[in-house]
Amino acid sequence: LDSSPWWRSAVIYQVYPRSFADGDGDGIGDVAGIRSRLDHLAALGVDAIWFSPWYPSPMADAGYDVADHRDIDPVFGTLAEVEALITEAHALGVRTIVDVVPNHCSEAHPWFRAALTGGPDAPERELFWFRPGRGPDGDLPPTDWTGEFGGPTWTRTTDPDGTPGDWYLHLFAPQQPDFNWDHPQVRAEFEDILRFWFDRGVDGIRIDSAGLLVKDGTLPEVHPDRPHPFHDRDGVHDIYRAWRRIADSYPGGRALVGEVWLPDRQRFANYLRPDELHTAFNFDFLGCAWDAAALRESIDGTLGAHAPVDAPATWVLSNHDVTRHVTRYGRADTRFSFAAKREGIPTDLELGTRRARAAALLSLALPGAAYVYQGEELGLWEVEDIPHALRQDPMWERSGRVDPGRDGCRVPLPWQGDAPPFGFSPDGAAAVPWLPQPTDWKDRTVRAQTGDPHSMLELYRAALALRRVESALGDGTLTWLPASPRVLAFAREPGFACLVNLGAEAVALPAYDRVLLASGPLHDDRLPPDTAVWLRTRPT
Ligand SMILES: O=C(CO[C@H]1O[C@H](CO)[C@@H](O)[C@H](O)[C@H]1O)[C@@H](O)[C@H](O)[C@H](O)CO
Repeated sequence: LDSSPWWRSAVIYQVYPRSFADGDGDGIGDVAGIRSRLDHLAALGVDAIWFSPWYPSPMADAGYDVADHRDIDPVFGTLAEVEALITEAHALGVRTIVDVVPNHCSEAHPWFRAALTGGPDAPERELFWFRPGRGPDGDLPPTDWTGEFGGPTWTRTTDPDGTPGDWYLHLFAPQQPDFNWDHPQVRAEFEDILRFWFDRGVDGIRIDSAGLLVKDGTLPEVHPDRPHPFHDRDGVHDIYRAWRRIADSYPGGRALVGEVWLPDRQRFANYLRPDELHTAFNFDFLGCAWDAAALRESIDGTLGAHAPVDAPATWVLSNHDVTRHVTRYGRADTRFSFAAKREGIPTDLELGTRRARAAALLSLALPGAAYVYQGEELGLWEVEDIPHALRQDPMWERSGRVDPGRDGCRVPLPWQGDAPPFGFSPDGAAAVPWLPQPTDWKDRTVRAQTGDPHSMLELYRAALALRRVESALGDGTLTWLPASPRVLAFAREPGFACLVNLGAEAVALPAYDRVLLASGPLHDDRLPPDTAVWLRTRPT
């Protein structure tokens, strides 16, 4: 593998602690569970693990409502356990990335508690966005902004004397008040949080909702012809330049990974300038249809925007916020957007699985780093029949029960056995998994797939093993090869080519030395529909 920094070529596995593995038998995943299953990640061949939040939290948004960034919620374990996990991962040659949530905190955060209980003059209110309402009695919110989960972005408080008070801002749920990033204490606090985790040896920080931190303090309404009052404001870049200096002050180069939902590729690339973030999730590719022309445009657009800032692209197919791609790719409309999420959209899981296998080889052959969301390596599909009573994601209620929420991609993993809890919890554990696992996941368990040459798991293992020895893979450039319009064909030097047939007819393979890996059976040197292949094009 080339000598460039790890984060330019890494395959990063996302662990969603609540749903990875349950060590203490309470039906909820935890750090002990993760430690007990590190061998799975080492055998898979990942280079790093990103851990979604595990901090003390009332879990109004599954932990993305953080009350304390310097500790671990007891439901997940202890700080000492996390430090041991970091050491154990490093011993396996696997780096670690923790999630930091700077845009907002939990309503249980001590600063916010003080701001609420301290009344209108509480100094802590400067650390948030408290504002009087509009209208004669102030009973209209300060703005008519719509939140990221839908719904209004302001909630009115009640003053200690019981009278209606000011409103506070929350771009997500009311339990997630937004910090005021114009305040130096907020900036100092998060710079110290970065040092807290870098001092404990983590190799990277994933930055939640990275484009939302800075607001237009004049609180204008959203207007198409004016800069957005809280999306992608220029002021965020000062913050990330300061964070980059901190990251670069640590030996071995620690990486900053941005979660930036921003369709404008040029403005997206601003976050990746050499003195800012190292990488950012490529949601352009994630949301793209399973269509050769659309994917080609997305890939070219992404690489084109990243080159001027010399940042590696990242390739993401799924995460804990989006419908699993096995399900998306089996639908008539294979694109992903939050706005289009609905209950009961039909999907062909066999087709979705075949395409997901091909997408795995595509994303792992493209130049840059790649992400694997837990369960993706098992070919898990979205669980779309979770009983309403069990749903926990705030997006379900805040969307007026239109958006089914994100619980469906967060169902606890199936490790072994023929029935739930499929080894997610220790044998004999009293509690059931916090979300119901489909019984027909019995063929998708880690154990059922291990050693099966046709399984998704063995496909990922083979692809990641090849990626480790193939100098052509990882960071670098690609060259498109001539191919029919519904085929993606590109070369990565030296002597490597990847072809993906997104058409309905089998296509002939170009001249090649040998097949390195294919996502499905090849017929007489023809690549069937929805199948990908990695070729050695000339002897090395
Ligand atoms: O940008 C985020 C933030 O997601 C992050 O932030 C959210 C709040 O912390 C949290 O719920 C998510 O799990 C975390 O990944 C999307 O969920 C966004 O709201 C969506 O694009 C709707 O437009």
